[in-house]
Amino acid sequence: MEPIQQKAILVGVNLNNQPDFEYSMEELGNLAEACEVEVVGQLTQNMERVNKSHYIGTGKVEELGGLFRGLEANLIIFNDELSPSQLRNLEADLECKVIDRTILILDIFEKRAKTREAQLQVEVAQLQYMLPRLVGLRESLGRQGGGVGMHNRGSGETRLELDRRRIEEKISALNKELESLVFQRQTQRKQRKKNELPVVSLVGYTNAGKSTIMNAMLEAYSAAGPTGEKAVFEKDMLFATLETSVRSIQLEDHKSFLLTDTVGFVSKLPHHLVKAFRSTLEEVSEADLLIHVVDYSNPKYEQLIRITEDTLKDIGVTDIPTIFAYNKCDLAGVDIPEVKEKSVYLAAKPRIGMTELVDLIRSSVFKDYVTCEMLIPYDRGQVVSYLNEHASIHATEYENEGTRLSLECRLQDFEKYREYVIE
Ligand SMILES: Nc1nc2c(ncn2[C@@H]2O[C@H](COP(=O)(O)OP(=O)(O)OP(=O)(O)O)[C@@H](O)[C@H]2O)c(=O)[nH]1
Repeated sequence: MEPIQQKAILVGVNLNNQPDFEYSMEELGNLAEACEVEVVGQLTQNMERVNKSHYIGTGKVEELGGLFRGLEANLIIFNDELSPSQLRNLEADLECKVIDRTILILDIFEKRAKTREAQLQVEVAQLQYMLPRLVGLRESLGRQGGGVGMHNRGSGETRLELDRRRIEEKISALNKELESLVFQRQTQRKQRKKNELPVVSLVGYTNAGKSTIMNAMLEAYSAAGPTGEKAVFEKDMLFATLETSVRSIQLEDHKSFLLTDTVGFVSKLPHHLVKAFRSTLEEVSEADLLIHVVDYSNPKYEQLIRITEDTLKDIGVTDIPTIFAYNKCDLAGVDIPEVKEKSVYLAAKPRIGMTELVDLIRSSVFKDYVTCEMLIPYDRGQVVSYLNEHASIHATEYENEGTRLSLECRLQDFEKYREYVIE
């Protein structure tokens, strides 16, 4: 049987004239599209306070009903998370299926989750969202069939049969499994910290081009050679990346850093989801430098920057030095590459401006490098090999007492081999 095409009306409340309201409605449309829902209409209301029972005013509920019937829609999507009773009241009065922004995002995340950790994180967030809404969901399912939302899938339906206690037990079991995966990742992270390589994290609004920048860097500077490290997934869709990938980058002069790519942001990222993804997002909070990737071809790019900055604040990431990478400039009609203080204008897909980006990273994360000369006795050949691998060697001479290196190295290597330094 052909699946029923979902036709939705978007509903938004602009509370106290929010500057980003219009964009958040546009974004809701994109989220709906990502769930293969066709948007057929939109209704908005300016309010100072939301209506407790129906979220929108009673007159607007009537207007919405008229619009819904007139446009032959079969779904209503609210731009904010609704309370369980608001969902119930709206569905009862409008006699149709009502969902909110949260469930839409959870649905996309469910589709995109590839690793076990991401799948568990999404499932925990879904169950936590579902818990207080069990009664409403059951009623709504009794009335409607098919459509968007986890609770309409096969596995979702069986989940609905579980009572509150069993759901709670399930959440705690999933959290336990998650904890052990998180523990493994934290151990890996500690191990990486021991190597003391600086960590550079790509952050930004979903679809800005973070994965493309990572792949461009890997191509040019992968520590394992041009094809050594696995490319990350890049695609023109919202939330293509839900997991954190870490790759090591080694520049020509042997300076190395770790580059991480993580989940993209969107406005009003559901609270349960942020909580569930906290461990993934932790990677960002421990970075030495952030590269905030911006889709410069989007006319609303300033709003997207604000959304990303707000989300970073929400997850407790403040005070990390940041470089702005204004990406997709090939579509924006500006001259590239161009560098302005802590920003670079580039196009990662056609690989324009990558060197300029790397130079900015270099000047930010490799501040504690020391230029010096060392004289290393011939019986300490392993020190020479180590420095050849980890430092930038400017000149090598073989003298009677040993190998004389003129080099630039990390401060800790300078301290470690201080006895060989020629003042
Ligand atoms: N024209 C153009 N397209 C680009 C550029 N950089 C990235 N893209 C395209 O933009 C889309 C999204 O790129 P990704 O690298 O997957 O974006 P992302 O920020 O990792 O996305 P999420 O995983 O959703 O957070 C892909 O189709 C890329 O090919 C660019 O410089 N120019």
